[in-house]
Amino acid sequence: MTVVVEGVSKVFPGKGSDEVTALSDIDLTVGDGEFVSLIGPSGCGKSTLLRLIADLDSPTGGTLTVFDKTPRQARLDQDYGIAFQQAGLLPWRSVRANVELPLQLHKVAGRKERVNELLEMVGLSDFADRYPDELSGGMQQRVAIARAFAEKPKLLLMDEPFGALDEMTRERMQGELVRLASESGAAVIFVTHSIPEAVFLSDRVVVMSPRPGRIREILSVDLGRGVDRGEGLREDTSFFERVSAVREALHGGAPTGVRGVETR
Ligand SMILES: Nc1ncnc2c1ncn2[C@@H]1O[C@H](COP(=O)(O)OP(=O)(O)OP(=O)(O)O)[C@@H](O)[C@H]1O
Repeated sequence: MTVVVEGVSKVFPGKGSDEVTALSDIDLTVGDGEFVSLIGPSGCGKSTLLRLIADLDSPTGGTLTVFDKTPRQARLDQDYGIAFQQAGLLPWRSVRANVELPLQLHKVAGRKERVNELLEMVGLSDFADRYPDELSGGMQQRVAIARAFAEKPKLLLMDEPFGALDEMTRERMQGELVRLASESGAAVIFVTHSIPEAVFLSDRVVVMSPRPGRIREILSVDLGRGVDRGEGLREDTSFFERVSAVREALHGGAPTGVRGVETR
C-alpha cells in the first residue's frame, strides 16, 4: 500500500474550549498507482490530512504509513513529490534551476534533458531562463508541478495545484497529470474544490464533511484510467453521472440509482 491512514484525528489547541477538531477518525488507504481526490467544503480538513501524510504536521491520534514507513521516514527518504497551492519556488533561481533543484540535490545524471522535457510538459519551455516573479501565478504553479514530477516519484501529494490556472490550461494540465501519473505508475492524492476535476482525474473521490472533519463517503469513479481517458470523457453521460453522484454525496444525500458508482 502506498498510504495507510488508520483512525487518525487532529485537534488544534485553541484558547480554553476553542480547540478545533480538524480531523476525526479518518481511515483511508491509497493503493499503488491509485489516483485519489479529496473534496469537501472549506475547513473540512483536506489540507490537514495531506499535511499529515507529508509529515508537515503530526496527528493527535491514530497512525499513518507511507510506503510502509512512518511519514517522517518517507519524508527523509524523499519518497514523494509535493505540489501545493503556494508554488513555493525559490525566487533567486530561474525556472530551469527551480525544476532542476531536486535532481541536483540527488546528483541525478541527464538533468538538462529531463528539465527540458518537464518544461515542455507544462508548456514553459520559452520561460526557462525567467525568474518566478516574472511569471503569473498559474505559470508559477506549473513550475512547481514540473518540479514535483522531476524525480518520477511513486507518490504525488497535490493541494489544489490547478487553483490559479485559467480553465483551458487547467483542463490541459489535468490531461497531462492523468497521463503522467498513469505512465509512471505514480499514486496521487489530490485536494480540489472542483467536482468535475475530481471525477476526471480520480479512481476514487473521498468526500469529506466539516466540524469535525470526517470522511462522509468514498466513491469509485470507475471510468478507465490515463490514456484510456480522452478529452471526450468530459462530455460523456457517464462523466455527468459521476459528477452528480459526488455532488449528492457532498450535499449529504445518498447517491441512489447512479449506475456504476459504488459508495463505500
Ligand atoms: N495550524 C492550525 N492551527 C489551528 N487551526 C488550524 C490550523 N490548520 C488548520 N486549522 C483548522 O482546521 C480546520 C481544517 O483546516 P484545513 O485547512 O485542513 O481545511 P481544508 O478542508 O483544506 O479547507 P480549504 O478548502 O478552505 O482549504 C479548519 O477549521 C482550520 O481553521
